[in-house]
Amino acid sequence: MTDTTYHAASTELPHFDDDPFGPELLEDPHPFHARLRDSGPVAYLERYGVFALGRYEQVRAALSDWQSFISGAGVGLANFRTETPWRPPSLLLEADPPHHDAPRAVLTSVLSSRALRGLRDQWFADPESLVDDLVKRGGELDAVSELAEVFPLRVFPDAVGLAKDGRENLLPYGSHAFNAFGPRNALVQDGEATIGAVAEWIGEQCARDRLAPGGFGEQIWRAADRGDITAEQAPLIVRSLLTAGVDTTVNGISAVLSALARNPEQYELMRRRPELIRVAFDEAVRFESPVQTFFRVAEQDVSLGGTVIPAGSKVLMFLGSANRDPRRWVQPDRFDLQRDPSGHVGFGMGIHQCAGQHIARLEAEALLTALVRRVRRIELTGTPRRKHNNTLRSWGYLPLRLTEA
Ligand code: HEM
Ligand SMILES: O=C(O)c1ccc(-c2ccccn2)cc1
Repeated sequence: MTDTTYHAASTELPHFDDDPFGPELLEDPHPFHARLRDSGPVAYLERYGVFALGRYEQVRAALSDWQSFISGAGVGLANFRTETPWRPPSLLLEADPPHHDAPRAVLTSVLSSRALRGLRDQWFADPESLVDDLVKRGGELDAVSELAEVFPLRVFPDAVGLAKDGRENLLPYGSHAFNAFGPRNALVQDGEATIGAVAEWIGEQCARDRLAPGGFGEQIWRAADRGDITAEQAPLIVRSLLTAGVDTTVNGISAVLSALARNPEQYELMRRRPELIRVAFDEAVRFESPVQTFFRVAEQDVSLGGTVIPAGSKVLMFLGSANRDPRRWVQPDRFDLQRDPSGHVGFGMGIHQCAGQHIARLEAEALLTALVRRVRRIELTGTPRRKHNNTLRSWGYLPLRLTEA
């Protein structure tokens, strides 16, 4: 049973000709997610010739079974077995064990919650002045350009040990990298026009002599000195931080600010019970799923949800759909700080689960702590606008008013 066309033609498998990377679904994926989930555990997307998983159970199963659902052929639509990647593959994201093991162990150690303890005081102090200034200025702001895109870029590049110049390349690079996991549509083509110089700058920053002593980047190079990884691997592992470490947290922070502004009673609850701050971020990652989708390849014929997925097939996992699956979550479309969001797949699951999740949580906790101390109410003052990306769920504009406590 290895003929993909057999399955594509087979009647029992639900087929969709929707485009999950088109403007309609990028604007509002939820109706499609519901149709996908209700069609069954596995479906087929004709437009791209890939299998699709919309339910929590199958997404979690595929993420946990790295032997059957591999990353080494790419986690975007492009299959590295037949297509040349736009950049050298990630040694973590686009690698399987055993090659994945050493780079992962190094990043897990460098980004561990213990390693981040030294950053806590500094990262908690930084947003206080930022929030103070915004509140004193009257509290009206675009929370994307004046908060979500500002705070991560004030603390994370310094923690990596990046030079001061050129940091404006980080967001465009990440946006393009996440677009590039999708089809080569207008979003990707628009990025290709300028990505060359940006990618060159990113590559240059991964050299040892560019990285400040003590930062995450130089710590990765020290792992090469110890022989935990090779000197050839070190710059690519630093590149992982620059690729995945900025746009994701920007959108995670936008997501939690948007959710709190739309649910003022949840913000008040969080102010009364600051221990809910950490729940708030994970509930926002579940609710909004800043990372919406990515792929795996079936290493061999694999049975899932009653369907046999033929070896070599690309499988598209809809994290955003799984995180709102009513089969797993009570009232999934509610942003609810009194639920336990653990088990959400917003950071993935299994051996590739987000290596930077503690960074993301610390950034969000620092910002939300500064807000609850200084701001009594957060409210929407206009119509937010989305920013479309093939993989990331982003706000382009989020008009808010912060009322001084
Ligand atoms: C809200 C913020 C974030 C979200 C939602 C997020 C989401 C994810 C997801 C879903 C994966 C799994 C990909 C897969 O299974 O193929 C992942 C992997 C990864 N993330 Fe994050 N991420 C975030 C922040 C970060 C940060 C801040 C960093 C770095 C400092 C980072 C670095 C990585 C790396 C290196 C991987 C690959 C891990 C591996 O393949 O072993 N991420 N992330
Ligand atoms: O190692 C890298 O360069 C890298 C690591 C992780 C990602 C990623 C992809 C999909 C979802 C979340 N993160 C991208 C790049």
